[in-house]
Amino acid sequence: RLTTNFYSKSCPRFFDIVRDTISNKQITTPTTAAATIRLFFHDCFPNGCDASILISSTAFNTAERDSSINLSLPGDGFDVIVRAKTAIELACPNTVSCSDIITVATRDLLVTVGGPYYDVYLGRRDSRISKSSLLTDLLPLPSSPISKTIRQFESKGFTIQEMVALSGAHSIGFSHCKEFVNRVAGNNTGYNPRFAQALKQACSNYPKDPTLSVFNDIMTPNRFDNMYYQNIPKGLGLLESDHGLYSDPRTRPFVDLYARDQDLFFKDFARAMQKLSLFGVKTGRRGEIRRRCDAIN
Ligand code: HEM
Ligand SMILES: [Ca+2]
Repeated sequence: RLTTNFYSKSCPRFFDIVRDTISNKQITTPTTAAATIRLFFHDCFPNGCDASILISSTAFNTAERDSSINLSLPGDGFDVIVRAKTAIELACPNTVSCSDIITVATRDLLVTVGGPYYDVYLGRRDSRISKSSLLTDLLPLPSSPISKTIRQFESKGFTIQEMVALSGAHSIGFSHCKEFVNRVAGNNTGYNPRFAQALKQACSNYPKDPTLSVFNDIMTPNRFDNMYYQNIPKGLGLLESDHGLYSDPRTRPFVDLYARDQDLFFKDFARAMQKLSLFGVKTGRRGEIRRRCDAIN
């Protein structure tokens, strides 16, 4: 059973240490918040919040972080967790799991970019396995039909409304050209024509420069707000999966709802993030307190 005060005796400075670490990192590297929120999603959604995403590959094992869908996860998300872990191990050795650190760091970084606060439950333990081969088809792709993405969320107990709310994380951060550039051409793509033109322009050199990327939310790229939902009906969503939320009658009403009501979006996003943070959690002997976040003990 997870509790909000899990470390209050064993590591009383836990919350302070995470908060200090993430603020320092976010000030020097403002891409950290989006990087970490995506890292959290990619850790939790396939097989539970157990820090399996942080494990490095070895000669004998290709870990989750080296599967193709995770190669674009920015190093700054990993780095902020390693920094927090290092500071926490000095204060309270062998006590705090890496999965609890990701959970709290994600919540705190969300707040620093203007997003909602929610209580986090603690006491997760870290996985002892991380295998790229077990990830196949468990994370959504921008090119997936929306019905498939809905099925992926429903199979993990998330409603369509929760899926639309969680997609609001694309209010911040960026996407590499290869994730959308082939979709902006042609008719009936959902893109505003001038936006499509600008995207083609911005990505014109991407085969030579694969690092080229574009903000997910062109209006308020660094601020967590409901602009993502206001963009989509105007054809200003970046990924095909963002537009997809508006072309399906099951998801469209929630896009309109959140575009009108930021308070409701914040409330639903906070609740869905808390639910995601509890998904597939391991406790007791099903997990361990890793000494280093990138390796099994
Ligand atoms: C619903 C299906 C989803 C699809 C198809 C999808 C796909 C993607 C893709 C392709 C990128 C660009 C990655 C890159 O080029 O570096 C991205 C970025 C991002 N995604 Fe999603 N995503 C989905 C849902 C989510 C959810 C539920 C969250 C979190 C709750 C999330 C958080 C993020 C964030 C924060 C970024 C920006 C990362 C950065 O700036 O480093 N996404 N997503
Ligand atoms: Ca925004």
